[in-house]
Amino acid sequence: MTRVLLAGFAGSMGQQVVKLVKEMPSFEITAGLAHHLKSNDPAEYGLPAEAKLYTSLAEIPADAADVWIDFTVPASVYQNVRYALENGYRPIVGTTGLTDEQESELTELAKEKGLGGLIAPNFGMSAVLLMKFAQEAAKYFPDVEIIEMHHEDKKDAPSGTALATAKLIAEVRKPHQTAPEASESLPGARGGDYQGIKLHAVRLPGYVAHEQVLFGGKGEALTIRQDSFDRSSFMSGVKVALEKVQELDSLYVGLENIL
Ligand SMILES: NC(=O)C1=CN([C@@H]2O[C@H](COP(=O)(O)OP(=O)(O)OC[C@H]3O[C@@H](n4cnc5c(N)ncnc54)[C@H](O)[C@@H]3O)[C@@H](O)[C@H]2O)C=CC1
Ligand SMILES: O=C(O)C1=N[C@H](C(=O)O)C[C@H](O)C1
Repeated sequence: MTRVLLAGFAGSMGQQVVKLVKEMPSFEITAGLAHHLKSNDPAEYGLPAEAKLYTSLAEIPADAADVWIDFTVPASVYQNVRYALENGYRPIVGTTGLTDEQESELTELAKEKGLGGLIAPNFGMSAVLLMKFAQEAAKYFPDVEIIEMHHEDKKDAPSGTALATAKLIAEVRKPHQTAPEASESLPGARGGDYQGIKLHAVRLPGYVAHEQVLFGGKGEALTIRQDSFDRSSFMSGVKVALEKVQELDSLYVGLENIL
């Protein structure tokens, strides 16, 4: 039996993970970490009655679980994953907001501790494929902008997926600026900028998680779009990560690298 500690168990993604793990006979949630608790009864959150609930890292005893799943908030993810690795947990991280430097530090720490794990900006197959196709297209269409659309409760912008898409595109593109002369009469109108790639973040009720990558060429355009209409779309990726995490030899970044 693989024991799972779920950080962020009461959140939208945490609750999806609770349902997923219940359907996986070789896995059990033995511990949960939350910012604060509305109830001390694990059953209120769909967790097994024996699961232990914690509200701070300092309360968690050694060996509370084997795997640490994190769907919390950008402000806490680095500290959480550092703690997980220092205490022997294999991390599966969906929380966005880790900087490149933080990811490198965590990768180094995982190496030191001999632990494998995964950090994935998006566990959905449509997003993984969108990123792959966008990287391929960017070899032929250097002019590209990204529009991501999310629910109104999303805390960070741009989304982790949009930033990961921009990084993948930047890897294959020569340094390039689209419309460098364009000025803004309203600051921010052209969006954020990652190495010359403009990123636009839409936040609206009714949306879940969506991304469009727009490529423009002479007299033509290519648009690649993915939609997560429901958060269950992320669970196929979390399931693969759970099934593979014990055999991973290092901390991988990107679901595509363990498929
Ligand atoms: N990688 C992926 O495929 C996906 C990633 N995400 C990311 O996952 C994160 C969580 O998303 P949601 O579940 O929608 O957010 P949410 O706001 O519904 O849930 C976050 C939960 O974390 C808890 N929390 C806050 N600080 C905490 C701390 N220090 N320790 C433990 N728990 C803490 C909150 O109380 C809340 O229950 C976000 O960063 C989001 O961008 C979301 C969807 C898919
Ligand atoms: O906050 C969300 O909802 C999502 N966050 C991730 C991101 O920032 O890319 C993944 C997905 O877009 C949903």
